[in-house]
Amino acid sequence: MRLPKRVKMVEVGPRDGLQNEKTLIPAPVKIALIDRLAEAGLPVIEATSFVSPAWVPQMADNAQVMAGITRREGVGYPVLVPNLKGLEAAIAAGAGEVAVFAAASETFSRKNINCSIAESLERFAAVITTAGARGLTVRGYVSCVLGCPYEGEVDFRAVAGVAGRLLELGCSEISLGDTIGVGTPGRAEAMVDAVAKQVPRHRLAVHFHDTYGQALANILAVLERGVATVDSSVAGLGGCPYAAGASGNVASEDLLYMLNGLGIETGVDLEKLVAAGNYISGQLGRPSGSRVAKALGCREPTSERAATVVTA
Ligand SMILES: CC(C)(COP(=O)([O-])OP(=O)([O-])OC[C@H]1O[C@@H](n2cnc3c(N)ncnc32)[C@H](O)[C@@H]1OP(=O)([O-])[O-])[C@@H](O)C(=O)NCCC(=O)NCCSC(=O)C[C@@](C)(O)CC(=O)[O-]
Repeated sequence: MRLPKRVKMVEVGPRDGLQNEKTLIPAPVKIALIDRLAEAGLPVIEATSFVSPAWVPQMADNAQVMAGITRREGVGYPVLVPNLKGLEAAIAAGAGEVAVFAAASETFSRKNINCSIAESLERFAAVITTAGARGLTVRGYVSCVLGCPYEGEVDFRAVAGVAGRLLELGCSEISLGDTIGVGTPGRAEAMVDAVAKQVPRHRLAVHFHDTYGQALANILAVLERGVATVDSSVAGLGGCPYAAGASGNVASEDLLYMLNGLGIETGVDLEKLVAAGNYISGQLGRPSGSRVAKALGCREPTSERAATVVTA
């Protein structure tokens, strides 16, 4: 098994995780979450999105969130932008990195950003050029890489085509999204191999939702295929407002536990990450979606166990 020595964990909980919450979460809670995630050692935290507030009301406090976070040296705080209007607002709010988001499925593209794939790529060309001229780096997402909620199976050639075009336009990294979490390891490997014909593997990231419980298996499969950047969401938060029934991304705590077990470096502290996940789960009034957080929560601290043994 050939695995990378180090994996870059990209935390998407504050954006991808929270965007789907029906009740508006106060900006100070979002800010406290982001600061805790940075404290845990995550190198990249997708902080918010500058999209239309009519489409995603939960992200309407984007500028307030960007103004409130304590920026740590060495941590990136990218934000999602769908067009030039979003880019200008993101720059005004002090963003240094942005992400554009395309899809490999026509129907999903229309439902999510109200335009065809070709139109979206034209829009993104302008965003990427302007962002580059202003010194920002741009990540490119491709959604529905292993299936679409509206069209079902997606042709990997379509995924590779959109990914290749985003790279050509100037994206520094391409994140491949299994938006509805339907993938299985063999298909995830085949998809990465197809995309790798257009985009070098070291420029690829994966973004796997865990709807069918396959995300960790899929991640392990693609780590063996040369991918070393993985998106995840603390406490398994999330879903997509335009993909009904899709659950959150793989939980960051579960991903980190697996990477630690494989001896792969990340620079992230599991205890602090679990605490960040428990913080936001408490704020949302429900248990963490991370299996690791649940397991650790049930375990007695070692010192208490020892005391029990002594007094028994
Ligand atoms: C792209 C649009 C704006 C098109 O939406 P539209 O309605 O076609 O836009 P428009 O250009 O006709 O403008 C309509 C109104 O929106 C305003 N507007 C226009 N742009 C902005 C902006 N940036 N910020 C704030 N306001 C904006 C604009 O000013 C106007 O305001 P009005 O004149 O009516 O008052 C809309 O469809 C949209 O915002 N979509 C975003 C949806 C979204 O955020 N989805 C979730 C993220 S993607 C995802 O989750 C997948 C991913 C990335 O995680 C990977 C994976 O899992 O696969």
